[in-house]
Amino acid sequence: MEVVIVPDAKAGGEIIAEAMARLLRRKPDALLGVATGSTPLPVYQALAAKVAAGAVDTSRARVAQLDEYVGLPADHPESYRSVLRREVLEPLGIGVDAFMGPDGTAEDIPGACEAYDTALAEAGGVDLQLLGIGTDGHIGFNEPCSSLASRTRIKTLTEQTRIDNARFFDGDMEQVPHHVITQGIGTILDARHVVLLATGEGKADAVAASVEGPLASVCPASALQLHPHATVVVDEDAASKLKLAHYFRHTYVNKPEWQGI
Ligand SMILES: N[C@@H]1[C@@H](O)[C@H](O)[C@@H](COP(=O)(O)O)O[C@@H]1O
Repeated sequence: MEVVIVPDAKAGGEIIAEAMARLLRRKPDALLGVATGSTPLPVYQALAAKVAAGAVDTSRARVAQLDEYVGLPADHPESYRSVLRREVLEPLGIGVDAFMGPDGTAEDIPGACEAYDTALAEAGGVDLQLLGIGTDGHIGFNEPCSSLASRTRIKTLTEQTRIDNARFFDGDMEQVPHHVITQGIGTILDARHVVLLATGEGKADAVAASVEGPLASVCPASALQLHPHATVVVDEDAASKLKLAHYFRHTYVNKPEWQGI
């Protein structure tokens, strides 16, 4: 696992957007796995700026959704499908036909979950999966004690996650659905490159547990320790509880530029 400590969220966004741009130059129809939440926004902004500047072409890029609320109509402004259209597809000029995600409105939720895993595999798998992290260490919506081998499935949110996400629902946690569909941890680990971005002091404990703690389902993001190409990009605040911060800085500063992340 590589840990990159950056001064702020904007710098983190730039490094990850550059990794996506490099991938798209090498593989124009790459499948980008994208996450919702506030944290990844600087990545999408930096990538959109590269597209606008003609530094990368997204005309053949494909986008895959990480998770979704169950029961919100697809056109609800806070369904993750709507959020990703707004924050990723439109700014990057990617059409909805190049976008795939689980159907949170399906009557047969287990069937929709299985269908999504199949669709991801048939699409050739995710090339780069961007992740944020919950304050409890969740990735996607894999809450603590999710199976490290899990596939896409329905999960019940913890009260803390519903409180954290209430800000997108007029501050009213009662409006936050209890159930979600999320790519499983096993599904996420199938991606060829997994990149987790964490910013702010509120993520420092979760980052330290994920990177330096034991591999344990109680901290779902620790599963990244199993991945052969996992990159954790953190700002100074989110890195503040890492014991090996000095080593991580030293490694990154001395890395050849051509290698990227
Ligand atoms: N399902 C999403 C996660 O994918 C995201 O990582 C998390 C953190 O969001 P934020 O980046 O806003 O802190 O929120 C939600 O739970």
